[in-house]
Amino acid sequence: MASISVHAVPLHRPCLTQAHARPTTRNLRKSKPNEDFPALRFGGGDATTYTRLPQRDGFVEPTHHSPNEVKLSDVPTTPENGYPLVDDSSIEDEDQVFGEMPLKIDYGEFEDFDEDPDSGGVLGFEDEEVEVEVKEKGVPAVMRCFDQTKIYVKAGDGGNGVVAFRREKYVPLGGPSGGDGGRGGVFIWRKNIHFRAGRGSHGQGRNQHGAKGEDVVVKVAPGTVIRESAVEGEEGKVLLELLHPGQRALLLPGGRGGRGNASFKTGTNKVPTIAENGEEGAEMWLELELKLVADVGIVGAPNAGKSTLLSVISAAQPTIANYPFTTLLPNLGVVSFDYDATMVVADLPGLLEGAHRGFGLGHEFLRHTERCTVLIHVIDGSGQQPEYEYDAIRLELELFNPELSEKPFVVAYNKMDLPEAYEKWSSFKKSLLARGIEPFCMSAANRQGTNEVALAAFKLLQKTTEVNDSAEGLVMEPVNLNHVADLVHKQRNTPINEFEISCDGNTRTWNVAGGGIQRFVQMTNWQYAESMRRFQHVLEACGVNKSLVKLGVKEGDRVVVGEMEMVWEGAKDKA
Ligand SMILES: Nc1nc2c(ncn2[C@@H]2O[C@H](COP(=O)(O)OP(=O)(O)OP(=O)(O)O)[C@@H](O)[C@H]2O)c(=O)[nH]1
Ligand SMILES: [Mg+2]
Repeated sequence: MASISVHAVPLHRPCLTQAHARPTTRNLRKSKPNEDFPALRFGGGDATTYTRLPQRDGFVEPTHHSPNEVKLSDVPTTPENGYPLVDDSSIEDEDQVFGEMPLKIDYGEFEDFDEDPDSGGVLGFEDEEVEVEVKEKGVPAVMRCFDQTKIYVKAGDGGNGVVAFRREKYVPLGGPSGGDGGRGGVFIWRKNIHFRAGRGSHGQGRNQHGAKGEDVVVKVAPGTVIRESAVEGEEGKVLLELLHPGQRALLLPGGRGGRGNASFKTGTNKVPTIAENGEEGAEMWLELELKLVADVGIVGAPNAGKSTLLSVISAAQPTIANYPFTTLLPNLGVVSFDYDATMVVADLPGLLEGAHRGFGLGHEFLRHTERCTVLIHVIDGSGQQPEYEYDAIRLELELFNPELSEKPFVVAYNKMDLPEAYEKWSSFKKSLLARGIEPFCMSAANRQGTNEVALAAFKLLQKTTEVNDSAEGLVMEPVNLNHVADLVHKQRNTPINEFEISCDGNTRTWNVAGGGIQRFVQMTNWQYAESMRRFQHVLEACGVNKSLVKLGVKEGDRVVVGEMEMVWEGAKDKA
């Protein structure tokens, strides 16, 4: 028998698009060293960048050094605004200093798959044909990756047992020697979305058991959620979540090999002419969804400066532009602090009111925030009503999933370099302090105040992780990742005398349903005369006949057990 299992493999980055790794060693805090605020390092950062919509007419890219701008360095530190002064003038142009590193894209264990029109995409990369097709639909090239897919998995069928007898020169009446079926070779449809474990080989004479099949392992990225396929628009039940690299779960156990006639030898039947079919492997459609596994998620209204913040605190280079929904898919960046401390930060697309109902990019990215441990709320201080913007975002998160609003968060009031933002800062701060939240202010574009925001998020992350770790330590319960296989196994091993009978009065058809009895029918090899006798005996012994009689079966009625259809005979009726 061959089984299907899923295995989370470490990936370069969790989403399947280009990865930028651009190690630099800028120090953003040259002008104000502080023991409590270790400088950010930009080492070994992984980042994904996606695409941008075409620039809309009427939008003008602002220059950050217009005469109206107030530089943070011009703003005195007052007890009221509490804003730390950072002179950024000494920051060197990173491109000048470090130049471009060649792109190193590590696609890990992923293989090429075709897209299935019904599947909504597959986890992997498309081939040429699909690429052309999607381009025609006007989807930007960089969006052609999937983080949701539907796959079909089937465990291998067991091999059939055989009927054979020992015939050797000096052993004229040798006993039965039919071997049991076993597991067979692997077969994976690489260019498709079907994963099938190979069937076991059939048994052979001389008590040779069939070869067992190799297991099929479907490799997925950490952060993959595996669901039963949706039925009638309803989201399927979550079966598994593979969060950590190296986790492995057995999904579908392979079918048992059928027994050969040597296994049927008894004291009263020394020459059995019966053997079983191999058990069919279980099969199902699954939906895989890759959720981000970022430590920190940057959320906020469109155009608030989320991507700008990520580009400043990490080596990621997301597209930044002065129009809403520049970011369509999450960007990832690694923020490295001294003392070997790093965190993965995700810049998420802008949230709009109604996002929880799917408005804007809605569900598409709200689900990504579910995995982040800490959130950074970026507020556009130059907006009309920053407080309202803050409340609206919090409400959206809560409406989508109350757990999101319970995550620890940092509020970062952005665009302090603009007078309209600077003017509203103190009232914003006051209002949040009144609710017990201490907001930060920053000018992401000028790289001022961003270190403090990143560090606050990091400290919250550390605190939360410690609490979670100690809570997990108390429970100490190992997670059983094989529960799907266990369930399949349990269903298949239902006792043979546990069944349900239903009757279709119009066609006079009786259906006998039960895991054990159906499995028995499937494994019965009807080419042997003894099989029918054995089956009749089982129907009698496990109470099917008795129950049918009790329920009023009549001569000529049809009785269906699995794939076996029989006609009830009068003689049995009287019995
Ligand atoms: N003046 C000023 N402009 C900023 C600041 N931060 C970001 N911006 C500008 O605001 C605009 C939007 O910035 P993004 O970083 O793309 O904003 P976003 O939140 O990622 O936007 P979406 O991806 O569309 O949700 C860009 O033109 C940035 O240059 C800031 O601190 N000061
Ligand atoms: Mg953005």
